[in-house]
Amino acid sequence: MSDQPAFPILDLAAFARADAAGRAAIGAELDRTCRETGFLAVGNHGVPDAVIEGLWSKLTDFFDQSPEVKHALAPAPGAPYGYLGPGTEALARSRGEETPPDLKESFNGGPLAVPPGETDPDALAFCYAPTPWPEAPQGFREAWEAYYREMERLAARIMQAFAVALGLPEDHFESVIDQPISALRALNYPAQDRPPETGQLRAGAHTDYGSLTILLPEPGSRGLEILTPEGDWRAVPPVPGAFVINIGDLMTLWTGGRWVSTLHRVVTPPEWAARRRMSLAFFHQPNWHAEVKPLAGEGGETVTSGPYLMGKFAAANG
Ligand SMILES: O=C(O)CCC(=O)C(=O)O
Ligand SMILES: [Fe+2]
Repeated sequence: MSDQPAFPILDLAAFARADAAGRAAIGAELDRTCRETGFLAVGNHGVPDAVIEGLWSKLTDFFDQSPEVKHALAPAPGAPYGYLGPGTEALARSRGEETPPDLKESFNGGPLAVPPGETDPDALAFCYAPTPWPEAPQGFREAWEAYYREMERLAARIMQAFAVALGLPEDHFESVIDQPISALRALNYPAQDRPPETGQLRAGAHTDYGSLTILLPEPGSRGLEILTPEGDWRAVPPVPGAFVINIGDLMTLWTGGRWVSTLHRVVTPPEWAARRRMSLAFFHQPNWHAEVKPLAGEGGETVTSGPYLMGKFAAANG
């Protein structure tokens, strides 16, 4: 396990101002990264600092509340949004691995609006279930929604770069990501006051489920690791001013296996055991009804975005 300095960075501003040849060159680089690890940083992303800071400041106050206050925001049965306390989720279980629960708590929220005319009962009960908003801290919902909106915009821009990286027209994915069912998750890994159980991590080894994840680890924090193609766990320290992006399982399916959805986990380096760590993870997911078929010429199964996500969630949280 080593800290590797050369973490690939996608400069979104450079991509936006490049001509066709420049975009193709950036795309080729992106394609290489997505075939190797599917993990990269995105810089010059245009998300205002004030929006990011605005949410961080609310999260500390949110997680500092009493367990009773937070547990009152537990999801309705089968619904994914709200507060999930310590002991509720083991990400490694999504891969059939029996482990103790992850050492974390989270608050989760879904799309900001239900598309007009949506009647699918599973869609309404699962990804369009209402988010139980906390009463405190004041301004939590506004800060959350502002960040969520920025993530939706950023994900759409990254999907354009992904299309170019795959040799497709920039707007290739547009019609299946115009009503995305993405979820935002704020994570708090509390300070650990006793040794973990055998096999218990802050987040067990897992792959993400969707098209792409936009992760923002708390600045300066440590613990995220990815499994390299060589089979070693490699630390991925946050890149100042950038988001960490990774491909999910659905993107692997979509690209017929060309791009990899890499296993990752959150460990507790010794100097972090006494310290909390927070992160923000935005899981981008195509429209509920989107049929995700492997791109032309590639083999593999076809899935429908919403039911696929619901199945993955049930495996980790059941
Ligand atoms: O907290 C982190 O840095 C990563 C969390 C993660 O991988 C996840 O929740 O899917
Ligand atoms: Fe993850």
